Amino acid sequence: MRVYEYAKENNVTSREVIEKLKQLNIEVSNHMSTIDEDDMKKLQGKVTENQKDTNQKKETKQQTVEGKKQNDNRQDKKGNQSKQTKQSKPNFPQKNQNAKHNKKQSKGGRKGKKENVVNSQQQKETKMESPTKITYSSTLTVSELASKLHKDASEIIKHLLFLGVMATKNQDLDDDAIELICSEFNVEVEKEIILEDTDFDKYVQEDDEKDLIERPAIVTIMGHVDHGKTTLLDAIRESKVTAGEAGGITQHIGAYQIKVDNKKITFLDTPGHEAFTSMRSRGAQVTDIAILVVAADDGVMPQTVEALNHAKAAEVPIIVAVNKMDKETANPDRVMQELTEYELIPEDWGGETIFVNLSALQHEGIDDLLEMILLVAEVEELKANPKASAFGTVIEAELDRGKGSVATLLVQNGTLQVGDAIVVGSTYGRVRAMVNDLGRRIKSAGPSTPVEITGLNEVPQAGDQFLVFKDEKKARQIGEARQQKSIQENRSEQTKVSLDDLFEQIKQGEMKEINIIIKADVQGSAEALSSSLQKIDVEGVKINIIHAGVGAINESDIILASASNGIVIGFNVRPDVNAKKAAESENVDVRLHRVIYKAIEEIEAAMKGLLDPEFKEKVIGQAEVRETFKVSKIGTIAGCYVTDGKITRNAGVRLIRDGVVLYEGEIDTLKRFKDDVREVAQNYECGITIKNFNDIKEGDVIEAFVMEEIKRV
Ligand SMILES: Nc1nc2c(ncn2[C@@H]2O[C@H](COP(=O)(O)OP(=O)(O)OP(=O)(O)O)[C@@H](O)[C@H]2O)c(=O)[nH]1
Repeated sequence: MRVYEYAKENNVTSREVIEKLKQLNIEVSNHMSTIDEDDMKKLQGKVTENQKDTNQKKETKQQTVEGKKQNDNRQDKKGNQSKQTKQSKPNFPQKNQNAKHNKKQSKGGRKGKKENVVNSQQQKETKMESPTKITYSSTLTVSELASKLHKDASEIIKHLLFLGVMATKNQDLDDDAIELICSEFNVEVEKEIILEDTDFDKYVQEDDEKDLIERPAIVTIMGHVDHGKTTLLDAIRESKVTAGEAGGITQHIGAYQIKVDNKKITFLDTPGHEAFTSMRSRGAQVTDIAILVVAADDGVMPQTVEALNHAKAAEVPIIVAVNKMDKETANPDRVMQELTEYELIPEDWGGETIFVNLSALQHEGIDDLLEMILLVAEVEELKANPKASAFGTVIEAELDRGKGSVATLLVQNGTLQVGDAIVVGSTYGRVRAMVNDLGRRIKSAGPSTPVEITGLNEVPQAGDQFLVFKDEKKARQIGEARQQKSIQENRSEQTKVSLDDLFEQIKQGEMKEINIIIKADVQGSAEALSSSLQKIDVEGVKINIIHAGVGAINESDIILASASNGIVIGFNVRPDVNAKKAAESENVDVRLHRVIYKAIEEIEAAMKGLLDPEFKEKVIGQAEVRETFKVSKIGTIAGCYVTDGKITRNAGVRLIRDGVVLYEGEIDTLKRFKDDVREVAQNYECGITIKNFNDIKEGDVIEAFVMEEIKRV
C-alpha cells in the first residue's frame, strides 16, 4: 500500500504517516513509497487517531472501486448510456487514459477515483470548510482546484511541492495530482466526463458568401489497369513542375499541385490496383473532376466501367482521356462508341462529355487535357473560404519510424496552420510540422492544397475527415469521443474465436463469417493483405475484414476483436503494452507476421482444419532502450531496462521502433554491469548487443521470444 493511501484510510495526513514511519526506523522517501503489511502493523500502534472512521472509509473505497467496475461493464453493453444522456459519458477505459494510467502505475501511482455522473445534490459547499466532495471535467488549474476546495492557491502549491511537483497558479493539474491533493484534504473527487458531439457538421460554420474565393480543382485519374494512369500522372507532373522547383526530387505525398496559366490544379495519386478499390471510391468524394483514362487500343474494360460508376455516384464531372494515341492500333472512335453505352457522349456527337486524345508516353495532348480541366473547373465554380477553420480529408497515413504518425491531408476548406489543434478521424493532435508536395516546409496551407503533417497521436485512415479546433482541449475531447464512438460502433456480442479452434467451429456450423482485424506498417500492406484474405475460398465460410489500419496493434483493436469475435493479424507491427494485456485478458488471438503469404497460408490452413503448428512463438519479455553506446569493435550496446518479463541470453529478439519491427535476430551479448549473464529479470538494467545489427536508438524496444513446442493433436 502507498503511504498516501494508508494515510487516507486512517484519516491522517501522509506527512504524519511518514513521520511515524521514521520514528519506527522504516525508510520511506515520500507519500508514493510503499509500505508492507509488517510496516502497517507497526504503524497501527502509532496511528490511533480517527480509528472510528477507518471502516467506514474502507467501505467508501470499496464502493468507489465497485462503481468503477460497474461503469466499465455498463460500457460493455454497447454504450447505451451514451446514447441516452448527452450530459455525461460513462467511464469507459479509454486507451489514452489507460496508457497514462499504466505508466503511472509502474511509477507507483494508482487511481481510486470515481469518474462518474455527477450528483449535484451531494455537493455541499460551505464558505470556510472544504466541501466533502468536488467534481470536475477535463482538467483543473491550481487556482481552480483551490477555489473548489475553498483553499488558498498557495496552500495547494505547498502540498504539490511536498508531493514533489512544482506548479504555478495557472498550471493544469492531471487527474492523479487532483486526486492526491483532494485526498490530502479528505475530499472525495469525481471526474465528470462530458459527452462531446462527435459530428464535425456540428462544428463547421457556414461560410459567408463574401469570404468565398476560387479554389483549385481537385482531380483524380481513374481507369482500367495498364491504360496509363501512372504514366499520365507523371507526364502532367513532369510537364509543369520544373526541375528547379522540385529541387530535382519530387516528394511523393499522394497528391501534387501544378500551375497552368496561373491557375493551380491538384492531382490525387489514386492507386490503380484492385486492393485499393475502397480507397478509390473514397477518393472520388474529395474529387471535383475525374479523368477517365481509356487506352485507345484496348477500349472500355471492366475497371473503366467501375471507375466511371464511382465518379457518377459521386456526381463528379468526367473528362475522358483517350490514351495511347501513338499506337498503331489506336481506335478512339471505338472508345467513344463504347462509352455512349454509359451515357458519356462526346460533344461532337451531341453530348456533353469532353474527350481528349493524348499520348501520356509521348507527352502529347497533355496541355489540351489541362486546358479542359480548367474549363470544367470554371463551369463548376469551385470555391472555398480561406478564413474558415481548416477542414478536409486524409489521403494517406502511415507510421514513420522517426516522425511517428505522418498523414497526407487535403485541405478542402479553410487554411491549415502549423500549431493548429486538429481532430482527424478518431485521433487528434497538433500540427507539428507541415510539408508540401515538393517536400518543402510550409507554415500554412489554403483550400485544395495537399500537405503532409506530423503531430497526430495516432495514425488515421485514408478517407478520414479532419477539422481544426481553436481550443486544444476541445480537440482532445472530441477526438477521444470520436474514438469511443468508433469503438462502440464496431462492437457486437459473440463468443471468442481462436485460429486453433476455427475449424471445429466451422464444422459445427457455428462459424460462417470470420472477422479479421488487420494492422500493418503501411497502408499498402494493409490493403493488400485485406484483399488477399478476402479471396481465400473455403466453402461456406466468408472472411470479413472489419478493420484494416496502419500502426501498432493497440487496445482498441483488441477491444474491437473481442467484441466482434475476431482475430487480429499484425503485419510488421506489434501490439503495444496495453494491447498485449488486453489480448491476454480478453482472450483475443493475435497473429503476427512479416510475410503476407504466410499470414494468408495460416488463415487458410486454419479454415481447412490443417493448422497444426509444431512450434509456437512465445514472447518472454521486453526491454526498453534507455541509452546507447557505440564501441568501435563491438558495435552499438543498448543500455536497457527490462520493463516486462525477462530477457534471456539465448532468446530471439526483435527491435521495435514506434511499434514497427525493424529487425529480427539474435542476442549477441547480454550483460549486467561487466558480467555476462544468462537472463535479466523485470525491473533490472542490462546491456544488450544484437548480432549483426547496430541501428539501435534510445526509446527502441527490444522484445525477446522463444519458440515453444506445441504438442500435435
Ligand atoms: N504506347 C503507349 N504506351 C503507354 C502510354 N501510356 C502508358 N503506356 C504504357 O502502358 C503501360 C501501363 O501504364 P501505366 O501508366 O503503368 O498504367 P496504369 O493505368 O497506371 O496501370 P496500373 O497502375 O497497373 O493500374 C506502361 O507500359 C506504359 O509505358 C501511351 O500513351 N502510349
